[in-house]
Amino acid sequence: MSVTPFGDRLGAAFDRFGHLCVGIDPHAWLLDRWGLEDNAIGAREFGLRVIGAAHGRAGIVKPQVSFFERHGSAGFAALERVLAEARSAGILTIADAKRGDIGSTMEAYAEAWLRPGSPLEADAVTASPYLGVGSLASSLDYAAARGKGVFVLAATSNPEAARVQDARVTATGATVAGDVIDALTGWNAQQGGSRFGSAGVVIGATVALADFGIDIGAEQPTATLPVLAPGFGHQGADPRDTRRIFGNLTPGVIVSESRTILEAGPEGVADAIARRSEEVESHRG
Ligand SMILES: O=C(O)c1cc(=O)[nH]c(=O)n1[C@@H]1O[C@H](COP(=O)(O)O)[C@@H](O)[C@H]1O
Repeated sequence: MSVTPFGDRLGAAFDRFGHLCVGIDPHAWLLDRWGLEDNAIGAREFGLRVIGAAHGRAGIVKPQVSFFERHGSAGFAALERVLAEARSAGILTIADAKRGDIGSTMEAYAEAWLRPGSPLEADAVTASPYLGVGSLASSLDYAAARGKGVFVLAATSNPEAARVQDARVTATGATVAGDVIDALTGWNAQQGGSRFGSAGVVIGATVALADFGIDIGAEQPTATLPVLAPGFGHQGADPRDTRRIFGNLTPGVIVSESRTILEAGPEGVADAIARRSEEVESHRG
């Protein structure tokens, strides 16, 4: 049976709803602000209401797994419900699980998050390359065969990251971040065909890409690299600067925001999503 590549589904979501991704991060203080208990039921209700608000306004959501995991097995059941709700609303889900391990274990993680019919099935998952980008090959292949995506951490938004991510790879002289970007660009090129690749990278919007030796003016390959870009809002970046920050990577950028949208509360969240999406689209250039 042929599957629609994740890159094609991402492109369709961009065309229909724009590039905003709504983070689903049920922090304890946000649950309190939403009048919900800090437990698995609270996290589930929170997630379901965010999906309801995103429906028709945004095409992508990113549940942060940790905020469900902290409630144990009931928290995972809550996340399963939220993922299923997003799927039936036709909203793409990126499970922000940041998994990273040896290849054989990575395949099991891919099965958990990307297997059609898995209780935790999402459309894409975040992965960490610090056991070597090559250790993710099995999950990239697993994802591609099922029309799913993987976003690999390249240059993350947190200030502590640079010490690791701007280090130079002995074999090539590229920075670690640049090496990850090159690896994923190459992997997409090998798959061929689509407007957007099915494998992407995570680049924080707070990052000065030139410091990582990344040329944002470089011509992009045919299959544009999807870039999951957190760091907007609370972490300081402004969606109006997307083109300046990402340059030629901009067509593949997913503008991800959690707290600045979620703090609008249950009554204000739908408007906050609509406003942010409009702002993102009018400034992408
Ligand atoms: O992979 C991520 O989404 C991620 C990568 C990164 O470099 N920085 C980063 O903040 N994130 C996630 O993006 C979200 C940011 O949340 P806000 O700062 O509230 O918008 C959190 O869920 C983080 O775990």
